[in-house]
Formats: sequence, C-alpha cells, structure tokens
Amino acid sequence: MIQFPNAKINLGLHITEKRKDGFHEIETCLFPIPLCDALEMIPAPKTTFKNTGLQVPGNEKQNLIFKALKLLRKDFNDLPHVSMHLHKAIPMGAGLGGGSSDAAFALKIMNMLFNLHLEDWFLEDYAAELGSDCPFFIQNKPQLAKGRGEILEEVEVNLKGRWLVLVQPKIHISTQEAYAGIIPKSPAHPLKEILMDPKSWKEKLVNNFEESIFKKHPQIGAIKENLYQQGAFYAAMSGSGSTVFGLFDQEPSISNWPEDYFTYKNQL
Ligand SMILES: C[C@](O)(CO)[C@H](O)COP(=O)(O)OP(=O)(O)OC[C@H]1O[C@@H](n2ccc(N)nc2=O)[C@H](O)[C@@H]1O
Ligand SMILES: Nc1ncnc2c1ncn2[C@@H]1O[C@H](COP(=O)(O)OP(=O)(O)OP(=O)(O)O)[C@@H](O)[C@H]1O
Repeated sequence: MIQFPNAKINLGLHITEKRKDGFHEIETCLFPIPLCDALEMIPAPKTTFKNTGLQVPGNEKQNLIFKALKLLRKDFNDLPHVSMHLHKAIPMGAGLGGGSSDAAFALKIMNMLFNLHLEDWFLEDYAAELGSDCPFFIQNKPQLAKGRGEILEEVEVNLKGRWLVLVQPKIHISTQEAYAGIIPKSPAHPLKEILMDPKSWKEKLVNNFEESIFKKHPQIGAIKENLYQQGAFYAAMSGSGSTVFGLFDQEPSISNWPEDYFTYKNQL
C-alpha cells in the first residue's frame, strides 16, 4: 500500500507556558499542505527499510516510521513483517512536520494493511507517543492544537484557491533548541477568532518563535519581508522554522530566490 504523507504549516503559534515535564503549552492552527513524501509498506518475509530522495539522518531504527512499527508491535506482537520504502521530499528540521507525518501515515497504513480496526482517537494516542505534531496527521484537516500539540479541535479555515509559497534557506533548526529560547506569554488575541478572517492575519496572527529565531538567523526574517514585498496577504515562519510561507491571492513568481534555497509553490 502506498500513501503520501503531507507537510503542515502553523497558522499562528502561541507558546503560553513552560511545563514541568520539559514541554510547553501551545496554541496553534495546524494546516495540511500538498507538499508530500511517499511511503510504501508491503507485507514481506523480512522487515526492511529503504530511503530514497532526501536522506533522513541517523540509522533506520531511529526513523520515526520504524518507531511507529515498533510501537504497534508492542501491543500486536504477531504483526507480519513489512518492506518499507520512504521517498523523502519534505525538507527536515524545517518546521513542516515531515517526520511526524511519515509516522502518522505509517500507523494509518498498518491499521488498514493488517485490518486492526483501530479508530482515529486510538491512533492519535499512539501518534502522541511518537511526537507532539504527530496526532494531527491522523485526521489531517485544519485543527486547533493545544496542550503540547496533541489536544485537537477541528477549525474552519478557508484558503481554497489561494496560492502557497514555501521558502526554506539551508538552515536546520532543532525544535528542542528553539523552545529553549522562548519566554512564554499570554496571547494578545484568541487564535480561533483571528483564524476566521484571513485579511486580519497580517496584523494579528503571530508565531512566538519568530522573534528569537529571526534574531539568530536574520536571513529567515528577510524572507518574510520579501514575501510581503511580493504581495503576500500573509507571511510567517512555520513552527520553529526555518521555512517561511507566504499566502497570495494571485499566483506569484518564485524565480528570485537564491539557488540553494528550497522553494515550493502550489494552489490550495
Ligand atoms: C514546533 C511545532 O512543530 C509546532 O507545531 C511542534 O510544537 C513541535 O512538535 P514535534 O516536532 O512533534 O516535537 P516533539 O518531537 O514532540 O518534541 C521535541 C522537543 O521540542 C520541545 N517541545 C515540543 C513540543 C512542545 N509543545 N513543547 C516543547 O517544549 C521539547 O523539548 C521536546 O523534547
Ligand atoms: N521519517 C522521517 N522524516 C524526517 N525526519 C525524521 C524521520 N524520522 C526521524 N526523523 C528525525 O526527525 C528530525 C526532525 O524532522 P522533521 O522533518 O519532522 O522536522 P521539523 O520539520 O522541524 O518538524 P516539526 O515541525 O514537527 O518541528 C529530523 O532531523 C530527523 O533526524
């Protein structure tokens, strides 16, 4: 069975509290976008893993897909062997949640492939063990995420027909380090209200990671400015960066970025 784990962007990201378990309380809208990896899982005599496209760092046992398999095997110890092939296209350490998406799709594929009949809420519980962004990708629709990211509520955000541009400089940001540089604060406006009116986003929708990350990497802040100069009605960093996204009413050009930047454009 083959599936296409997609990336996400964060529409607004408030970091409101540091918890005793090392995580932070957040509020963000996780929004699925069409940039995808490809993941194939087939029952086989032996469990194997192949990675084509972008190379995921570390050995295969460290890959979140392998971790998803291991997690299910704890409860379903007679799961058959699988041959896995991940073709990676979503940049890593980029704030696009690619690893989390691969893991969530691995859980969904195995649920179907092996007729486990697990409901979404059950898969979300497994996903939460693999990463804070991971449960969102089970239902994979615009959702408000609270807690450490695992408490989900469907939210109406209409961006149909708008153009999405992603620009990622070759900077890898560790999520853990990004959180370590944050002083939590209460949001100025409730996120759910702002989300209903995309025209107000430029003024009101904020990502609390931007201040510290832009200070450390001014070229990321410069991308945001540039997207606004090109006519975006909204531009922001996604998650803990380093990707910056722009949303446009009309199709923009993406030909003017440095050659070593990752760029992507698609209509939503
Ligand atoms: C930045 C976001 O992408 C926004 O959607 C997510 O909050 C990050 O989610 P993620 O990559 O799935 O993160 P995890 O793999 O669960 O955690 C990585 C590290 O980030 C920090 N972390 C993560 C989530 C959170 N709410 N608070 C945190 O402080 C913790 O130090 C944790 O050890
Ligand atoms: N299948 C996978 N795809 C990508 N990264 C993986 C995978 N499995 C493990 N990883 C590890 O997870 C790290 C973070 O990857 P990911 O692409 O999810 O980062 P991110 O875009 O910053 O995510 P987030 O938005 O959740 O912070 C990688 O640098 C890699 O070491």
